[in-house]
Amino acid sequence: MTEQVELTHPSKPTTTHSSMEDSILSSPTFPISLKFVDLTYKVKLAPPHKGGGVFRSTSAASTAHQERTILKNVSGAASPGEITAVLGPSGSGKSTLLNALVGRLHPTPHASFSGSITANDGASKPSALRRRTGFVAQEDLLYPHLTVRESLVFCALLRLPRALTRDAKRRAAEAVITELGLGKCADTLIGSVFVRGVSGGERKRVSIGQEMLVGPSLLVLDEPTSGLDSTAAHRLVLTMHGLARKGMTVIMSIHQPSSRVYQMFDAVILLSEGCCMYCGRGRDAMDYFASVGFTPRFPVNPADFMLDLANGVAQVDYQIDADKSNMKQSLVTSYNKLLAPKFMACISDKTEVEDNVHTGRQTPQDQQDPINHYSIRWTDQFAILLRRSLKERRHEAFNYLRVTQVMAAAVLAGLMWWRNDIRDVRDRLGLLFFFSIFWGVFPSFNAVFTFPQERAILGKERSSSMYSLSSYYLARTAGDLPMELVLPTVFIFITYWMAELRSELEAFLLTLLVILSYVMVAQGLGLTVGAAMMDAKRASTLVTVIQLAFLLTAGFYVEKIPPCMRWLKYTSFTYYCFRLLIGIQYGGREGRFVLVRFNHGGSEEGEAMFGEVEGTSGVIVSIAALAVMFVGYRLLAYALLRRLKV
Ligand SMILES: Nc1ncnc2c1ncn2[C@@H]1O[C@H](COP(=O)(O)OP(=O)(O)OP(=O)(O)O)[C@@H](O)[C@H]1O
Repeated sequence: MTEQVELTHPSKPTTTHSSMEDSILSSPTFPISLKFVDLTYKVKLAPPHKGGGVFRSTSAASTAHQERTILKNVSGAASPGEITAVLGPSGSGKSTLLNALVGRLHPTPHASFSGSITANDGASKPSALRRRTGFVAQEDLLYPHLTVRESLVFCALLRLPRALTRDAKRRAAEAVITELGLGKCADTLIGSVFVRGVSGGERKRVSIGQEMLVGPSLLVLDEPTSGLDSTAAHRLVLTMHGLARKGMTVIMSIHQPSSRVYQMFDAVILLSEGCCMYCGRGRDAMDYFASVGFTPRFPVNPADFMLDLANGVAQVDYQIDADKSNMKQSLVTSYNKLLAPKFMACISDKTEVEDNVHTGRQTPQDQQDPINHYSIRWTDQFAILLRRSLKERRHEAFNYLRVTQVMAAAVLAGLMWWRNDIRDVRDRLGLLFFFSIFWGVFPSFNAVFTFPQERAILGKERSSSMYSLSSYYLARTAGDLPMELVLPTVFIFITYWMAELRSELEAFLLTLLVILSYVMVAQGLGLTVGAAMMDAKRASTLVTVIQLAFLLTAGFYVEKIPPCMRWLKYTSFTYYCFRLLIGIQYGGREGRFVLVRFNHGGSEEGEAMFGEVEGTSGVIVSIAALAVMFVGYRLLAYALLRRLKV
């Protein structure tokens, strides 16, 4: 799809924004020179299945050891004011290298990571680097129901320093919209597979804009041009080129740059199966490959030529004076013998020169703005995240399908239990139990998807130190409440009066209160299971099993529960809710009389249950149990989220 955009040339100063926003989009105050030496990343592979391995290893040796080397002694450097491009075929380790550079690669029991990464010759702490690094991942992680403008404004409100006013932050977002040529689609939804939204290129620019907002010193982009046509790709790299020329250090991986895009790369790193084949100035690459015996007979796009070499493909129009049978190995050996030592010597020399320019010492602004702190106060984080959550979920909250589902259930139940007589105890208990089933299952199922769906975005935003987990958690769960509470209120209102349950206002309000509290407890269960599994499918399966156990032990279906299973009912919030609802209907004099008659000759279990309901202590126990579960589930969900590495 052709990108219909008008990009202002990035290096051309915009006249519309104030000096504050201008400074956000102009030269970084803290230039970063990055060096990385001998980065090696190895992963242990799961043993292959009998009858055919799942993983194919790149070498026989690594198969034997069930270990795969993804990066092998990769070294390089990236300087302010330049674009460093990481080239290589698919699977050559580009994304892994970029993840390593932004500190997202950690040693684990299944993976080892070694080598050194230093910023400004070691003068900048990793934490300082993190705050000044913008990382645009290959996959765009954005909220689909927010517009382009909302996505950037919320990001600005959360990420820009508290010293800026809200208006200044909004203007900064507008400046980014202008800079990235997003004006025409500023009020269009981001969209997703299920929601129509902006184009892939526009979405990518929103992701880049979110990073540009904070004026990072180091901007790392993983395949920013994938899925774009060559014109759009060229425009995007041109924008990056402009940012680099303002003093930013830009590193990007790219699959297949056109020759005019290649011209904009100051430095190039070529990877093949995790090994470096070239590292140096972009314009010197062809001369280097000629010097080691690889020359094209006709002028070609240097990037195409290098990708052919990295793939080990010798085209007929290439003149090859080296060992053709093992091109890749020969190129890696040449790099290690010729280029790597020169490059290592060069980066240490360059550092001494550069250090005179960028000392790497912390600036006064740095010291005022400690890196580990969030940009804004907790209360502001909460308020902004709550607003964002409500906006993001507005479509879902009043999704007509959901509303129809609830209304249909309410009317159907109202008709089924139309003008139910208080003396039809079995029927009335059936209706109360139906309330408990419906309002137990519905919210817990909706809540199960919350955290698994947001895990990736949460990870991205938290790793950019945008907000604390507690503010996100409270805002996210509070954002669900309107939908979670409005629908049951309407439901109860319809069904209660159609079924003619106890007509005192107090009884109605108490029923509503019990159901709303119960909904929040059930929502807590869904959140907890979702946070524990972080996988929507597995979490919804587990919630089904738990809900089934809770419903079966709530006392409606089975009265004589075997003693060994009886404990289960005390863990069931459905049991407590059901008891409270019965208490409201049959708690008064008349109700007790009806119940006693109903239970005359009834089972021991049934007597015991209704006996408990009638007493004040039973009510208190039920309320206390629901309160404990409400707090307990939410604390547990929070603790489970904390254990995630974000
Ligand atoms: N944790 C892991 N376990 C097993 N294999 C891995 C792991 N991480 C990466 N790989 C493998 O390492 C190789 C390099 O992956 P990487 O994503 O860095 O490649 P890439 O060059 O970015 O590819 P593309 O251009 O297709 O995105 C791939 O073959 C990938 O499957």
